[in-house]
Amino acid sequence: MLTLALPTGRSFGECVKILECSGLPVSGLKDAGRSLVIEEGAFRYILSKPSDVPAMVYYGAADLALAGNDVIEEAGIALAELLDTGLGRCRMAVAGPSEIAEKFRGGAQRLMGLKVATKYARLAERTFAGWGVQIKLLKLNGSVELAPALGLADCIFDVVQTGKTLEANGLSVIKETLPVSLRLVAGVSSIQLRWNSIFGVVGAVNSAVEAKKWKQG
Ligand SMILES: Nc1ncnc2c1ncn2[C@@H]1O[C@H](COP(=O)(O)OP(=O)(O)OP(=O)(O)O)[C@@H](O)[C@H]1O
Ligand SMILES: O=P(O)(O)OC[C@H]1O[C@H](OP(=O)(O)OP(=O)(O)O)[C@H](O)[C@@H]1O
Repeated sequence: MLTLALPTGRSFGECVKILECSGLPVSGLKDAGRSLVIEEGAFRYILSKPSDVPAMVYYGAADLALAGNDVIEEAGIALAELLDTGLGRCRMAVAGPSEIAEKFRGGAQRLMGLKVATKYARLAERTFAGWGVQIKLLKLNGSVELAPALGLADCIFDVVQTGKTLEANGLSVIKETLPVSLRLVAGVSSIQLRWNSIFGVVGAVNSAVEAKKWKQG
């Protein structure tokens, strides 16, 4: 039996779509209720909080997972990325009010000590450090768009898809930093122990990705 970790929340529906289009059994997933472990045919699915999915694979609780590369990078965990599904597309970006956007145009010197609110502490520090900017980090667990309006931060570092949340909160994208999509990943030991089964899943998902099957349904 192969164990796949899947993120709950807004990515879950996309994951079910990917698996269904790849020919994996998903009826139990569609009817999961409050269950967090679902067994169907040759598969066991673990439904995990998105930010915990990389750890499920790294520590061997799951052989494979679907996860956004944002949470994978934030986890700072080495996993084998087998496939980019291209679904769940969004991007990481710095966003803020117009006066902060203006500061960014002035170069790194003017950004020293910038207060940045984010759920992605590791990625934010790494991104700003790459620009030569040391930041003051405010780690939040959601609704980060609140922070500039409340005077808690100068800007945010977060996921943007349609941009509607930013717009509704008087913020706009200042700099896009990382394209994000759902990736199929595996743990190194699972690859060694269960390569044949994993290879079958990768092939099935790859065929679905190439045929863009979810666009037909
Ligand atoms: N607006 C969005 N559009 C597409 N994908 C998104 C969007 N926001 C978040 N995601 C993706 O969803 C995944 C998890 O996001 P997030 O941490 O916000 O969890 P969630 O879906 O809100 O679930 P939970 O409430 O359990 O934390 C990430 O991989 C992220 O890329
Ligand atoms: O560009 P948009 O299409 O508006 O999407 C972006 C929003 O989606 C995510 O939040 P989510 O809904 O996961 O809630 P959260 O703020 O509690 O994480 C993200 O953190 C943004 O707030």
